[in-house]
Amino acid sequence: MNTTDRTDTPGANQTAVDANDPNHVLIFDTTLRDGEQSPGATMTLQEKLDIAAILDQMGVDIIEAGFPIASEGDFEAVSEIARMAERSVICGLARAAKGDIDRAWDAVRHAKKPRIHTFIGTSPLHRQHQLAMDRDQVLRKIEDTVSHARALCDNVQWSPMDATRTERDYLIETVKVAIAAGATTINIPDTVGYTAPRESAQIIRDLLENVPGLDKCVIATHCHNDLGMATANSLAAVEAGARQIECTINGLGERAGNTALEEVVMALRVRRDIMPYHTGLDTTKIMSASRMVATASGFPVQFNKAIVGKNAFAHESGIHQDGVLKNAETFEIMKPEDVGLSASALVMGKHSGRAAFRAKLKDLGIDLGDNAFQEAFVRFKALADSKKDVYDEDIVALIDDERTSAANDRIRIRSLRVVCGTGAPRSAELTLAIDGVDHEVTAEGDGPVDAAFAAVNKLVPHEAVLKLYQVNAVMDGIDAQATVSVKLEEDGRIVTGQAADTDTVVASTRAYVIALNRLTLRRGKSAPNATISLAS
Ligand SMILES: CC(=O)SCCNC(=O)CCNC(=O)[C@H](O)C(C)(C)COP(=O)(O)OP(=O)(O)OC[C@H]1O[C@@H](n2cnc3c(N)ncnc32)[C@H](O)[C@@H]1OP(=O)(O)O
Ligand SMILES: CC(C)C(=O)C(=O)O
Ligand SMILES: [Mg+2]
Repeated sequence: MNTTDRTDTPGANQTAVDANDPNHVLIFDTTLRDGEQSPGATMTLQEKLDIAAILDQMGVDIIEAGFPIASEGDFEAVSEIARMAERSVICGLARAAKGDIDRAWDAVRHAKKPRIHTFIGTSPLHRQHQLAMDRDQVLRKIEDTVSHARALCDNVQWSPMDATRTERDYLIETVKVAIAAGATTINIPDTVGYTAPRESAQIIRDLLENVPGLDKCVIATHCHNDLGMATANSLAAVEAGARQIECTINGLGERAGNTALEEVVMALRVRRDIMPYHTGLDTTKIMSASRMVATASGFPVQFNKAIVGKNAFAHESGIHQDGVLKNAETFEIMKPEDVGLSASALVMGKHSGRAAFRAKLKDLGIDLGDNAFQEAFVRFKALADSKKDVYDEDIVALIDDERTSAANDRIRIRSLRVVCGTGAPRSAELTLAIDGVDHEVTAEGDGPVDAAFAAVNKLVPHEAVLKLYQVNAVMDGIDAQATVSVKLEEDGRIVTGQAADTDTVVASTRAYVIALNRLTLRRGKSAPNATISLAS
């Protein structure tokens, strides 16, 4: 094929790998182009501008801002981002069509550092079924369109779509043509997430061995995650000589997504010992970018997602919490601060131990003596067994409740069962220990709380008036703890009781009994030997 050799004129403003720093890996973010291609992930212009701004500040080398021929909106977004970007190269995608390329150039030309990215399918499936072209026709198209792009812009990226399913000898031929036509970056896409790490590396090695001049271009790797290997495949390509990783925040992208930026960047940072490559990214902006993309795209990040998932730096098991409190490195391979989180989270739950519970109380400013601590821990475990998440507010309620129940209460609840629902009667079976002796009773009421209070009143008759009965959920959700407050008045004297439990009726009855104990205490002060009957 007759092509003009342009390998001697690399793009003047190309973000190229520094010859003095051969281990520098460029980060090409395509959240706004390939990421937005996820069904349902369409973003507004303002959201795109915000995301581009944080990528630019983070030090992303190249931002693929959109596909300008796709729509007026895409064209506008790419143009605006091009005008706004301070540091990053701004790239627009174009098919192997002069109209697409002209449109992409019109959008990116405003950038300090513009790039045109043009692509065409090269695999047999794509040639035959998508393009209806033979091998030679595709080669001619590559030559024609890459040279057209290069005449407009001195920074041109070319991609053989579905490269990993393209015959290797033909892939080599296409790359030779693209370089001769002026491409400055050669991207090798694993369009359908089909390759595996060893093959991903071998493709790059085969190209480097067989394409003269490729070593003067940047070689990029663009992986999809259909088999969950996008990160591994990208890193394998880097080990074989690729120096640009194409990725998206949160791995957003078509089907199972693209390589996740946060994964490759942190993998290179954490395992520098075995992968001596680096990026220029400010990783402390990763969490902000992740949250921004999740909100804009409407794709929440899965809890256990590497690096940016809610649980990525959270520990619930007692043994892990104990280790992390002694030295975070026991169970953490990177610092939460490195990705922009303030600290790792000790998630309190049924797997937590005393070390974490003590640390949590300290955090909450709660100081308990040894016995009170042991008792609180037992109650915390019981609560955690009945509740999925134990929040700080639950623990505060639990401690307050403990503090308000005096150790020498004369009335204690031994057991309570209520029957409620549609149809009457609502009844309660209650056993109270009064001065150490168990008493059992059954009572009915308008509802389960009324029945439980009536049962208490049968065993502990009194004339105090219930002035307040209030229920609050400590946190949202059907497993939220209820905090119940009751206020009783007798002869102008007010006593209160407060209790928390995941069962509202239990919390109510305990709060009521606490208030009655306080009433007993008051009366005891004036008549120390008074019997438990509170009836005046
Ligand atoms: C792997 C990737 O991520 S590739 C990027 C995929 N992203 C997108 O497609 C999002 C934006 N796309 C769009 O808005 C539209 O598809 C447009 C504007 C690009 C094209 O729209 P239409 O002209 O209506 O074409 P349509 O989408 O129906 O079909 C795609 C056409 O592009 C052709 N085509 C596909 N890839 C290429 C390519 N790299 N170079 C040249 N032509 C191509 C197809 O053969 C087909 O042509 P045909 O209509 O002659 O058969
Ligand atoms: C446009 C190309 C690079 C692409 O996104 C792919 O092949 O996955
Ligand atoms: Mg892609």
